[in-house]
Amino acid sequence: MHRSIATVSLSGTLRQKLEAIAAAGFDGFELFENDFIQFNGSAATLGAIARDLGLSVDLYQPFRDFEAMPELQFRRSLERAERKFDLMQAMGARLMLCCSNTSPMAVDDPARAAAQLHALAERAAQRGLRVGFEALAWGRCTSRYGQAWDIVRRADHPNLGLILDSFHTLSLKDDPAGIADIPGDKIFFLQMADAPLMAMDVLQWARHHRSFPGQGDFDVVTFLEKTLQAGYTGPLSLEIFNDVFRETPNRRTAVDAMRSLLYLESQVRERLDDAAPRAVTLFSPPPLPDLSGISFIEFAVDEAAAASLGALLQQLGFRRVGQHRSKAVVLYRQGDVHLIVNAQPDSFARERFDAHGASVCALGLRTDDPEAAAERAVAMRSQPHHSPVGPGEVRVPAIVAPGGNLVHFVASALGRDGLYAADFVLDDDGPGASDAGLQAIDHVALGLDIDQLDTWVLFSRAVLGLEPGESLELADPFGLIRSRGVANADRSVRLVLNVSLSQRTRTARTLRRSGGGAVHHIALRCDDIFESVAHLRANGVAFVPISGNYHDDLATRIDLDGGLIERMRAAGVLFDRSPAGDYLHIYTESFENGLFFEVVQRVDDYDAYGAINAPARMASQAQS
Ligand SMILES: O=C(O)c1ccc(O)c(O)c1
Ligand SMILES: [Mg+2]
Repeated sequence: MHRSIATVSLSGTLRQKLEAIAAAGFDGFELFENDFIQFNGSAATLGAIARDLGLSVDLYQPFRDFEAMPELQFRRSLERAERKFDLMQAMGARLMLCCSNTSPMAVDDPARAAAQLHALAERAAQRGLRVGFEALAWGRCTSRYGQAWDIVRRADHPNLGLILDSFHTLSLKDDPAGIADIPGDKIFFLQMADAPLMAMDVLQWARHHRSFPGQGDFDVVTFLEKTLQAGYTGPLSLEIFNDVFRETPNRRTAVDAMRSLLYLESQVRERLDDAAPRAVTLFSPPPLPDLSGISFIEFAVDEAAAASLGALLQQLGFRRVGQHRSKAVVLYRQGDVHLIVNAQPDSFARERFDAHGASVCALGLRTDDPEAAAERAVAMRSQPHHSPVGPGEVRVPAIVAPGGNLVHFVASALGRDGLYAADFVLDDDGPGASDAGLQAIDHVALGLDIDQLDTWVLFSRAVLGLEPGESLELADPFGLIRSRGVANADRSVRLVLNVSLSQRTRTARTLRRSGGGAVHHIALRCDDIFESVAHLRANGVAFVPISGNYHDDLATRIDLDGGLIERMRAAGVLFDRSPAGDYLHIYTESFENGLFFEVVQRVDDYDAYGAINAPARMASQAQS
């Protein structure tokens, strides 16, 4: 499909926006009028810049408050339109977006609206231009695509068509099914936007909280599917008003934008696969990886941090089971948890250490077909990362995740030792006395900058096949944290994406100190948390203390055995219950750079992360 994006979706000056749009591989753009009004150049200059960048000016927008007006205003607006048509011709734009009238002067008279739009289309036709009519969700008389189509049909002018915008339809919970019955050649343009579900005024929602397809909660896949079923063959465009995108570096936003369109196309393609041949070609990447677990977590350290992290890991019950044959890299193991501590100078890990301090620099994800997983990621606009592979070493395809850490895809067929046997001298004599019964990596929690959350949600879905859960807001004593889990279908890979909305929370301070998005804690799963905690305390692990008031309150909220509450109180364990099951958990004090561990026990099918208890942790950390 011809891929396009509205200039309002990106930060920067108009020229910078267009450069970012071109660099991300778009075919064209929608020119948002304000961007042109503020542009220090003529329409012809803009047209030349677009041509030089290989971009078409697909749409000039918006033209406001036109239809269904009293005669005097209508005549004036026709003159206003002529001036815009002059600009469009000078810059090479062929289509103007006219959005439904929001003026109090508009009259609820579809026949008048149709007649006036007919007149506008006739003026446009004289110059070889076209006009598309879009229903704004807050339009005074026309708010739904069905109403807009009725007016376009009545106007019956070849140069007048309909413009669809998924936001307006889906925000009003209007049914997109009827789109499939509109003649495809009367749909002149398609704007796609997603958004999180929010109970707020629709205009505020539309102007501040739209997001790229795949980042929000709307069924954008069905919307595009219906539009293609109508026979639409025009541009697939993004029109995203978003407060965060206005400040995010535009190159990053443009890559997310392209990824969102590719992902959307691929989802619709999967749905339509058996249907009749289509007039448009939809992007078809390798399939999503079938992930089956987090195979390892790698830390970037220097020699000093390697020693202190190593000591902490041993307290946590890990054994040092491998030394790399040629590098300053050590492997730690407990249960099925593998932690790699990388202190190799002149390595990717050392670059990350130099930039961020002791931190997680890579995740290994287990999958049947690592090459296909990496190809999928690259098709979805992730950067591949090629590490040097020594003789006899296993090649592990890797990609760069948002924020710069690596994701490695590890073949499931390698088994427990296969990956390490080639590179490490292994010396595993089985669980020792310090083993704390930690079995698996339950989840990895990331602390992200505000402008990385949507990026991570889309990356998780489009590249890794992890679907987001509920978005929650957690109270730190110094501000709110927004938290959202993403997980694969069998829950063997879970990440938690945390963003601080305040600059003063511990999460925000840790982020600033470490200079960017990073892993902020690692949750390890056990079968008996009381036994594990007793073991860990005996090993010398320090846990975040939890107020006795917490356990007093717990007894009032949840009908629990008194003995269990006392065990939790004594151990410092937190508790959450959902209809599916229970969650018991505890947090360690932090290591360098704010990084800490969580020990968790899931009972039955509990499917979340104990977010209700995060405020107790954050308050306790603030008091220590
Ligand atoms: O918010 C607006 O005014 C506006 C303008 C043009 C559009 O295409 C749109 O969806 C919204
Ligand atoms: Mg729109």
